[in-house]
Amino acid sequence: MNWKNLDELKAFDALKNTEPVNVRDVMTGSNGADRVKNYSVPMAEGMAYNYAAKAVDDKILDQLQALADEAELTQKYAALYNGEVINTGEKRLVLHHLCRSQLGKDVVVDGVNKREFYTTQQHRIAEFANKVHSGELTNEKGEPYKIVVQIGIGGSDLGPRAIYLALENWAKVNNKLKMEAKFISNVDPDDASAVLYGLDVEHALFILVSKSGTTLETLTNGAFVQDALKKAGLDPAKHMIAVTSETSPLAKNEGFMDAFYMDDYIGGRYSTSSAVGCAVLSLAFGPDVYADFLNGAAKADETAKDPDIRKNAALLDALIGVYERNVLGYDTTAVLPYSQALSRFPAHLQQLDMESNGKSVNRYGDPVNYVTGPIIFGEPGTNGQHSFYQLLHQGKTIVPLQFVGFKESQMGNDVVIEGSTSQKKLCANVSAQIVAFACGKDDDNPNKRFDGGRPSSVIIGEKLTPASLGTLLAHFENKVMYQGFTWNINSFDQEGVQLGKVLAKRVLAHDTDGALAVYSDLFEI
Ligand SMILES: O=P(O)(O)OC[C@H]1O[C@](O)(CO)[C@@H](O)[C@@H]1O
Repeated sequence: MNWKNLDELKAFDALKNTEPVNVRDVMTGSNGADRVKNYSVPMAEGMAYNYAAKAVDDKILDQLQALADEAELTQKYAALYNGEVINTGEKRLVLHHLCRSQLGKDVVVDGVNKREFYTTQQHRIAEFANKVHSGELTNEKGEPYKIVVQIGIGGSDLGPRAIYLALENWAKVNNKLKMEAKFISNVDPDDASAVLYGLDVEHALFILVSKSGTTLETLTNGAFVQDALKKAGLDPAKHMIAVTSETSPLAKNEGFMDAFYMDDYIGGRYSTSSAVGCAVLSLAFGPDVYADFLNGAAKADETAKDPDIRKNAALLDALIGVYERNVLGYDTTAVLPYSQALSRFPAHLQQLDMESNGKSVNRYGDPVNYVTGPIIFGEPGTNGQHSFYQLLHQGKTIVPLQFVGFKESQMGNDVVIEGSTSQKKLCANVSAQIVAFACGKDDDNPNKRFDGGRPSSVIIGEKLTPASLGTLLAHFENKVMYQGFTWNINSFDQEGVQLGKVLAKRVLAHDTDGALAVYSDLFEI
């Protein structure tokens, strides 16, 4: 396999020297209508990735295909799920795909078949959740647990929280909500206090989630909750379970009713498919719903194997992103789900993308001479329209946009006002925004002029369900992976978050000097 930097690839040179496409020109008129019909890749679960409003044409697509082939991107994906050491920084395998699929060979490490290991944990969690739901497992008084609270941060919070919120209302109307879930992540005492305030702790089950078992915020919040349980006269061990790695200090610890495991081959931001997401989501919705979610993800993993970029949405999305970043020079991407249920999905993608691809050295530790991961931000539409879209439409910075929208609402409750339902209004806004960004509008008054030429893609689905959500999550995971491969960086470590943690510990130990000492004084630490 060739692991070359992007600027060593011939196809990248060719791409840089190709006439760019003016989105406004190609999207205006009948040509635009044809593009919307033709520039679409089917995704799993009846979804589609439409890239008509991106700055690409058939010639650029051919060159992106040449880039994918020369960089051996799908071969690298196969190497990843077949158990090669892809995380070069930490010398680890990268196995989150094995949590949800039958891809590739069996990967055996130190005599452990990893697929079996992850599946066993899923079965253990399913059994545990079923016992909680049936009332076989109860609190000290023999009463059922009614609410589940996840304590974790970063990848041990964002993905599971985003997925829970995305399915909470779907579960309510489909009679699938077994237990309401809440989340504590920030070491700010107001976060834990707000969740605990008025909480029926007697009937609460807390999941302490930390792969390392050493994260300051999570251990602090765990102790905060244990303290609250003791003050309520309850035995913390009857109210807490752990999700961690088998080697962590939280494993085999008497302070917990039970413990479920993931391992070092599952990166935090990729851990929603592991025990990290499995526990809270199976308790909240039941193991069957979680299995549907994993199946949706597995289908996306399967389509991500296709070497043809016109059939592989994750690969194409990744390559268009690289083209925008390294040839067109755009440094940001906005994720704009037109679905209130996806309110925390952009926050999850922020970690997924920026923690994975915010790197300056290649997978061997040598500096790269080109830009890598973009800045990611986003908010659900239409709320974003009334907030930051002004800059997106008329600002001096061009921000590529990634829309997501569904034809049907999740809850099915709607009303016709002035001839249309709210869902139709929502979808009308996505269509309108894509065209407004692409085609713009001339006006004699410069203040009212829209230049257009602002690229976007849209993922369109029928309805946000557990399976389509799984597909969506895996799409972005695979996109980020493919971009990392193209940039020849290691998307699976995160050394950049360490320095701040080390300095914070020094502040707390009063081991400071220089600016750190003065800042500590300002906060009276
Ligand atoms: O699960 P843990 O080990 O507590 O780590 C939490 C998070 O901290 C990070 O290491 C970043 O600080 C993330 O990558 C990870 O998801």
